Amino acid sequence: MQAANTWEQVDRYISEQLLPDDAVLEEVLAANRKAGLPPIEVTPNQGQLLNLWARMQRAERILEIGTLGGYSTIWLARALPVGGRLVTLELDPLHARTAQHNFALAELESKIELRVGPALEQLARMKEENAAPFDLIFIDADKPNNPGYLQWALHFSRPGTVIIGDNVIRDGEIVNGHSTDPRVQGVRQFYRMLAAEPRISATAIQTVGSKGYDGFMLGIVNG
Ligand SMILES: C[S@@+](CC[C@H](N)C(=O)[O-])C[C@H]1O[C@@H](n2cnc3c(N)ncnc32)[C@H](O)[C@@H]1O
Ligand SMILES: [Mg+2]
Repeated sequence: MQAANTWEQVDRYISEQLLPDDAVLEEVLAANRKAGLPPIEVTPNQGQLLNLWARMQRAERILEIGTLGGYSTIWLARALPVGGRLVTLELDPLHARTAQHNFALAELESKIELRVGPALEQLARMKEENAAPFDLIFIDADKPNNPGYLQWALHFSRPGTVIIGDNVIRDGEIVNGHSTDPRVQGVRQFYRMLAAEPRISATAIQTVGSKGYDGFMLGIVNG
């Protein structure tokens, strides 16, 4: 296996080659570090991948579960057309405050609705409010709750909705059925549910990079 610093260098190379310099996103990351948020955002090239997926999907309504400082949110919201909307859910008030500041910085406040509180409660509230289905749903919060988030993602889907799950490889621990890590167990249950769910066609891709060895789940709700 190549050393992790090769992964980092290659990530930097990809970003330098393919991603335009972006003072706003750099400022967002700096604001996250200044506020003391953990450095667990998607990488820049993964952020661009989320943006490309949203554009391929022509998404007009996006749901994100797990905002942190809004770094992935901004990549996704930038893919929205005029009148498009993104709802993002975050438990931690400090993360939420930082994200709201970052949305202003990115001039995206009018497109983003940030809801603060446990995501499962917010999702239940959104059901009561009769929230419309989403075109793309990005699940990236507390992994033990992934099974619940998948059920809600299905509730807020229509045929053709794209569902993406982050961090589904976890340094390869995902193959360890005896893991005592509730995040690993949550993601393993997520796989089992996907396997048993005829309404979704899904796959997962392993990734290496500056944030280590991990991966994405990508699925589509069948028509
Ligand atoms: C991995 S971070 C999100 C990273 C972000 N999507 C990005 O790539 O920039 C996970 C976030 O989920 C939040 N979180 C944890 N448990 C939660 C819950 N029960 N409801 C909502 N958010 C939660 C954490 O506070 C954290 O900010
Ligand atoms: Mg993640």
